[in-house]
Amino acid sequence: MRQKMGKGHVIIHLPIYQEVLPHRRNLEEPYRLVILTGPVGVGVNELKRRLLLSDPEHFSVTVPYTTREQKKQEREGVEYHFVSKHTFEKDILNHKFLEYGEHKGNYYGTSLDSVRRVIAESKVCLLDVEPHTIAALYSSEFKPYVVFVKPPPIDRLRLSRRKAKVLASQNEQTVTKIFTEEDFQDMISSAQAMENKYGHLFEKVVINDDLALAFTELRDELSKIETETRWIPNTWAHV
Ligand SMILES: Nc1ncnc2c1ncn2[C@@H]1O[C@H](COP(=O)(O)OP(=O)(O)OP(=O)(O)O)[C@@H](O)[C@H]1O
Repeated sequence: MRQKMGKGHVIIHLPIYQEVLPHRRNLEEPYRLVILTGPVGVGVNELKRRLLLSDPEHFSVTVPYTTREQKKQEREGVEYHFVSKHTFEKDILNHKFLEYGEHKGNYYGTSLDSVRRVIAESKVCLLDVEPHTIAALYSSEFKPYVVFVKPPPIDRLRLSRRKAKVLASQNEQTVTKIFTEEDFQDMISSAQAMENKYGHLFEKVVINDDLALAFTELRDELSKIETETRWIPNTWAHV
């Protein structure tokens, strides 16, 4: 599950109306950054995990930084970059993090550089951030393609998540979240608030009702944006 993160960047306000230009990616151009966002528990991680599994050579994710102790089986730069508290706090002050947070006395954070590293490997970087972080990435360097993962209406939400719980209980290895009625209501009201405030930045809305269908829709759309002409803000045309 995602944890609540602090904000690593200064506040940038984006205009609601912008002039746009058609854009098609040249073969030598880096892939657009794919931002996945949505209310807590809607399924952002699940969709990201499925995309990664579907084509690990093509999709990748950033390696987070942490101050927690490295476990025996973990390798530096694979699961995490392990840094001291002093270094982490210095990096916060230097605005190195897009998002950071504290969990059980340790810091965790995603740096802007780690996004750049994935893109430099000629892979599609899948980044899961809160909507207020989009502004820090809204530039010609990243040309973010922002996907909002939205919950379906509450009756469908109850049904789809209940079905997942039953399926998971037949497979001991799957860890499935047990949602309460309050979780569903929070998810829907939070999605509404996000759409009201940031809807103008969402280029694609995927309703996560049936997981397999939501995944296929997202995968097909991500494949299309690599070759098709899309509208981008005209400010992104100039580097
Ligand atoms: N369409 C769906 N149908 C049934 N279960 C789903 C669906 N989408 C996600 N889930 C399940 O819901 C739970 C929460 O999903 P996930 O962890 O991906 O959410 P998230 O948006 O990343 O939330 P968090 O921010 O809390 O991590 C998981 O157990 C996942 O398998």
